[in-house]
Amino acid sequence: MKNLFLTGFMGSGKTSVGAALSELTEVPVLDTDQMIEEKYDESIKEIFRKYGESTFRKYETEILADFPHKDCVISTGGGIVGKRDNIDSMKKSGYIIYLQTSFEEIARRLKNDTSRPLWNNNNGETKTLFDKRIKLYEEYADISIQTDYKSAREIAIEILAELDKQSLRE
Ligand SMILES: Nc1ncnc2c1ncn2[C@@H]1O[C@H](COP(=O)(O)OP(=O)(O)O)[C@@H](O)[C@H]1O
Ligand SMILES: O=C(O)C1=C[C@@H](OP(=O)(O)O)[C@@H](O)[C@H](O)C1
Ligand SMILES: [Mg+2]
Repeated sequence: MKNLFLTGFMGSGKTSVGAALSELTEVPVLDTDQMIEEKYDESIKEIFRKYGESTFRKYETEILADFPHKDCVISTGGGIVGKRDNIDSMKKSGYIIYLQTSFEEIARRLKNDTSRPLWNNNNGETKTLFDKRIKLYEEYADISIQTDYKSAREIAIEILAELDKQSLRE
């Protein structure tokens, strides 16, 4: 099986669905945010605060470049689609799966979240970022799955069914 890269806005469930997919298939799961935190031994929040977003984006691109892992599910960060190099790296070793989630559902899920520097429930800028990003997720996705009102496990099962339907799980 090729790698499966999960994309979507913050709170669309990439980390949760990655874990559910791994549980169902016994394929290893990686998370680019966790890989960065382990490599630099700092939280995403700290990296943003100390070195700024551009340094974090550099780390993300480095993690994906010449991606050494095969046969994995990879949960990415919501901003991964912002650079063409990241898309090219992902397409080279796998398929891109877009977890489509409404802004209202995301706002419910992240109501009390303080771990995401770019998430702010009461800030119109976050909605503007959402509107800009969804065009990119749609453009680059090999598969899109609607996630509102479904559990992570249900979404994972739907992804596997769609991969089978398109004969992408060889
Ligand atoms: N399908 C879902 N239904 C309800 N809540 C969810 C679902 N998927 C994730 N969540 C919750 O939303 C929050 C963000 O999920 P997470 O998997 O970290 O998303 P992402 O990695 O895309 O930012 C977490 O609190 C998680 O428990
Ligand atoms: O959308 C973004 O720009 C970001 C999303 C986060 O990951 P999740 O999408 O897993 O929340 C994390 O990479 C960082 O806070 C930036
Ligand atoms: Mg995540």
